[in-house]
Parts: sequence; C-alpha cells; structure tokens
Amino acid sequence: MKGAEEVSDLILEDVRKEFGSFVAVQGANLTFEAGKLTALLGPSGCGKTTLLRMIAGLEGPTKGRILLNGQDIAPLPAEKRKFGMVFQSFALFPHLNVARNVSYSLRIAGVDAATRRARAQELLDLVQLGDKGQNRVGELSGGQRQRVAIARALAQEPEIFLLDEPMSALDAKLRNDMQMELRLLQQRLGITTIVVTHDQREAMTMADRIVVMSHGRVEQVGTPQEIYHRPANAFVASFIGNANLLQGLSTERGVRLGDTEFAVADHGGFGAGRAVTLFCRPEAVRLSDSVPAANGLPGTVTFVRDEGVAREVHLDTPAGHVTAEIPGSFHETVRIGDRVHVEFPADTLHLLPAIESKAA
Ligand SMILES: Nc1ncnc2c1ncn2[C@@H]1O[C@H](COP(=O)(O)OP(=O)(O)OP(=O)(O)O)[C@@H](O)[C@H]1O
Repeated sequence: MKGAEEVSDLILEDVRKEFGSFVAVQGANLTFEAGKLTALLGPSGCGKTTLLRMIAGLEGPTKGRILLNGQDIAPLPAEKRKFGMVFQSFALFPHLNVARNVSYSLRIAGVDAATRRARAQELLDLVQLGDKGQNRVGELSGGQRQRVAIARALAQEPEIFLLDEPMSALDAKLRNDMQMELRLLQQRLGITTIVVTHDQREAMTMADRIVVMSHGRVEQVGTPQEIYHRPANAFVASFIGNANLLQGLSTERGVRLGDTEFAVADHGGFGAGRAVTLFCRPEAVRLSDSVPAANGLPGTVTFVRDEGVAREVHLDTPAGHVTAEIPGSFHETVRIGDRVHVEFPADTLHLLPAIESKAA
C-alpha cells in the first residue's frame, strides 16, 4: 500500500461547477491533507457529491484547479487518476465471485493471474473476508458487501480513496460498526480518504477534518471538535447536533437578550451594538431551583424527552425557546409546566453572526 509520505496533499483552488445556469459548487478552496480522512458533510443537494465527482474525474470543473503531487489533475479523465472509489450501492458485479470482484481492476490492467489471486487474498484478509473469496456476492450480508467494495477500491493501491455515502445502504447498528472499522482501516493504511455523508455523527466518528457545505458553498472546515464547539455560523451550529441560537445585541462584555445582559467567553470581536446570535449547546445549559449569580433567565418547561442516559428539556424563556440536556435520573423528575431557573455559563457561550432574516 502507498503510504501518506509518497502522496502530496490534494489541493482545490477555486473549484466551481455549473450545470447550465445552476451553480452546484461555488469556488471551493480546500486542502485535503495527505494520509487523513476528510468528510464532506451537508444536507441533500448542497453539492458534496458533485465536489467528490470532480475530484474523482467523473465530472469536470467549470473553473479552478485540482492539484496533486504538483500537477493540475482537473483535465485528467477518471481512469488516468489512481483513485479508488466506493459508491452508495457498492456496484459489485453479481456474476463474479468475491475474489474476482476484488481483482477485477487488476485484470483490466493486465496483471497476471497468480499476482491477481494473491492480491485479492491479501485484500480480503485485510477486510476480514479471507474465507469468502469463492462465495457469490449474493450470498453476502450488507456489511460484507461493503467490505468487498472497499477491498476492490483498494486493489490498485490508489493514491486517494473516495467514498460516496458508503454507509447509507446499511442498517443503524451495522453502520456504527462499519464506521469504526473503516476508520481503523484508513488509519492503518494511512491513505488520503474523502467521505461524502449527510450524517453528522458519521462525520464526527470517522473524520480528522470535516468540510461543512450548504448551497454549494463551504461553510466551515475544521476538526470535529472545532466544528462542534466553535461553529462559524448558525447553519453549522444547528446542522451539527442541537444548538440554542438566541438573537440579541452585542455589548462591551457580552450580549443583551431583552432586558438581561449575559457575559460571554468568546465575544467574537463583534464590538458593541451589533445584532448577533448567542450560541450555546444544550448540554452546557444548567437548570436549578435557585436564582443563579449571573447569566440566568426564568423558564417554564414545555416538553421533556427522556432518552435514558440524558433528558432533553424544552423551555420557554423571555429570550425565546431554549433546549437543555441534563443527565437522565431515575429519582428526579422534570415535568411540563415546571418553573425553573435557566443558567448559561459564560465560559460556554459564543457569539455568531446574526441569522439573516428571510424577509431581508
Ligand atoms: N448532472 C447534473 N445536471 C444538473 N444538475 C445537477 C447535476 N448533478 C447534480 N446536480 C444538482 O446539483 C446540486 C448538488 O447536487 P449533489 O448531488 O452534488 O448534492 P449532494 O449534496 O451530494 O446531495 P445528495 O446527498 O442528495 O446526493 C443538486 O441541486 C443537483 O440537483
């Protein structure tokens, strides 16, 4: 297998894709680090598959450069790029047995039969299907088929490994297992990998870095922790997990929501008197019977979702709707209609740009 040290970062410079008058990807500037797994994450239609297909060479960019090892590969057709690809459907050949599926591309490349057999066995061992080489594809489970698709994509020692929604055909339990398996395999091989997904948990589980997209635009690039704890804007904050996003006015030291001023750890350099969004994760919100020393609001419970390990409490406050996530407890109860004090600890608060009004 090729190691990360032999392949450069993959760099996209101002890559844009238009379909007629529709802009599917707006000038994307991205660096995919060699040897790392990057997730392209966003809602349906945001352009992530189009971006992956341009990287694969299945779609030509309208504009921009795709640089690998110092060369602009944008004009190269897919077959001239040494990339392995796994599709949503796995696209296996039903008439070939498992080993032949894996070695198919080697056969096309004219590799001799003995080498092909040895390589297929090596790859099937790698994905823990060493004893299934002679089986028909139809005899395999969904997870096993996915492993065959991965082994097949790795057969030609690709420089870059591309996966488009690789888990979407699997049920929830298997998806969790395969996410871990794929991540461990990728780390073991140290192969530059790009995974398209609309599932934020999948991206958080597997990726070194996440590229969040919306409407053909890159909204933020960062580690899973950066994206979760320091989202760049309200879209990223609410796409990745749950978020409280309260509209207010910035002050010298924080933010004013209605009559109450809150101290804020990360002021975001907004200055005073600007329309801003206060961002706080539900698990950072505290609920108590007594008035907190600072950053508190009165609240009335409007809904309680008990998820065993945690409890999601929805509240009406003078600043708007707030969601708190508190530890699940067998003994304590929270009921609809309870009046509580809601505290937003200053060190968990961040200011983001104001949410644009649709009417504006
Ligand atoms: N060949 C094409 N011709 C015209 N429009 C296209 C073409 N391919 C994609 N699009 C449009 O470009 C936009 C982005 O599509 P893309 O498949 O990249 O989104 P996506 O984020 O991967 O969504 P999904 O998860 O639903 O596949 C969509 O509005 C889609 O309809």
